[in-house]
Amino acid sequence: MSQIPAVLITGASTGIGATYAERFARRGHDLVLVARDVARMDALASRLRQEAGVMVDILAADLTQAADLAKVEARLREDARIGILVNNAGTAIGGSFVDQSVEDITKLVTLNATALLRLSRAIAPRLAEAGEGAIVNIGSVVGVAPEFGMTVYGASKAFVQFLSQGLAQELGPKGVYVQAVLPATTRTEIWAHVGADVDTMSNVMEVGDLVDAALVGFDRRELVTIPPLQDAEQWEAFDGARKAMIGNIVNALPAARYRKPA
Ligand SMILES: NC(=O)C1=CN([C@@H]2O[C@H](COP(=O)(O)OP(=O)(O)OC[C@H]3O[C@@H](n4cnc5c(N)ncnc54)[C@H](OP(=O)(O)O)[C@@H]3O)[C@@H](O)[C@H]2O)C=CC1
Ligand SMILES: N[C@@H](C=O)C(=O)O
Repeated sequence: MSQIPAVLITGASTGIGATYAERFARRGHDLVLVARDVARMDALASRLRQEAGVMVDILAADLTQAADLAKVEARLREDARIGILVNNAGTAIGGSFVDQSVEDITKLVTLNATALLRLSRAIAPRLAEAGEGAIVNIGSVVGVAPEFGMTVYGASKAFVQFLSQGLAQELGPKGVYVQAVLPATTRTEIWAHVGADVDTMSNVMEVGDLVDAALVGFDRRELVTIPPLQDAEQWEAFDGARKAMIGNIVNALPAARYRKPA
C-alpha cells in the first residue's frame, strides 16, 4: 500500500460521498469514485484533479446489480493502492411498511446492507493481510431510533452499525480501523428522493459540517461517530448499558418472570 492510500468511495456522485471525495482529495489521497451518474463523477473528478492534483478514477456501477457489484468487489480485492473504503452509497424510501413495495424495500436492503457487506468482505482480507487500512461505513441515527418511523431504512442502518462494531472487534486487532458514522438529517438530495423538502425541516446539518466532523472521528480512530449528538456521554451510557447486559444474557434457565407458577 502506498504511503497515502487511495480511497474508494461509493455514492460519490453527490451529497455526503462527493464531499468525502473532496475532503480526502484535499488530504492528498488518490480516489476511486463509484456511483451510477458518470457525468456528475466526471465533473467532480476533473475539478479534484485540477484543484488537489490527485489521481481520480471513475467506476460506474449500480450496486444493486450483481455484475456491477462484482466489478467493484474485484477492484477492491485487486488494487493494492486502495487502503480506505468509504461505504456511503445508500437510499431511502418514503411511506409506511405496508405501503412500500416489495421491490423497493428489497432494493433498499440490497444497496444499504448487502452491497456494503459485500464490499467490506472484498477489501477486508487484503487490509488484514497488510495490517493497515480503514473501512468507513455510513449508517444513520435512524438505526437506533425505530420511533422515527422509517422501519426498513432504519433496519438497514442498524445492520450497518452492528456490522461495523463486529468488524471493528475482528479487524481492529489486525490493524484495520472500522468506523461507523451516524449522521442525522443532512442537506442532500436523499430527502427529495423520499418526497420531502429539506428546506422545510429543522435541525438540518450542512453536508460539509457533517463530513468534517466525521473526519475528526476518523482521525481519532473513533469506532462510532455521531456528529449531531452534542453529549458524547449519552452514546457511552447507551453502549455501556448494552455491554453491562452481556454478562447476564446467557443463562441455562429462563428468567423467573417466564416460569409458570408451581
Ligand atoms: N442526508 C441525510 O440526511 C442522511 C444520509 N445518510 C446516509 O448517507 C449516505 C449518503 O446519502 P446522501 O449523500 O444523503 O444521499 P444522496 O442521495 O445525496 O446521494 C446518494 C449517493 O448514492 C449513490 N447511489 C444511489 N443509488 C445507487 C446505486 N444503486 N448504486 C450506486 N450508487 C448509488 C448516488 O449516486 P447515483 O445516483 O449517481 O448512483 C449518490 O452518489 C446514505 O447511506 C444515507 O443513507 C444517513 C443519515 C442522514
Ligand atoms: N437519510 C435520512 C433518511 O432519509 C436519515 O438517515 O436521516
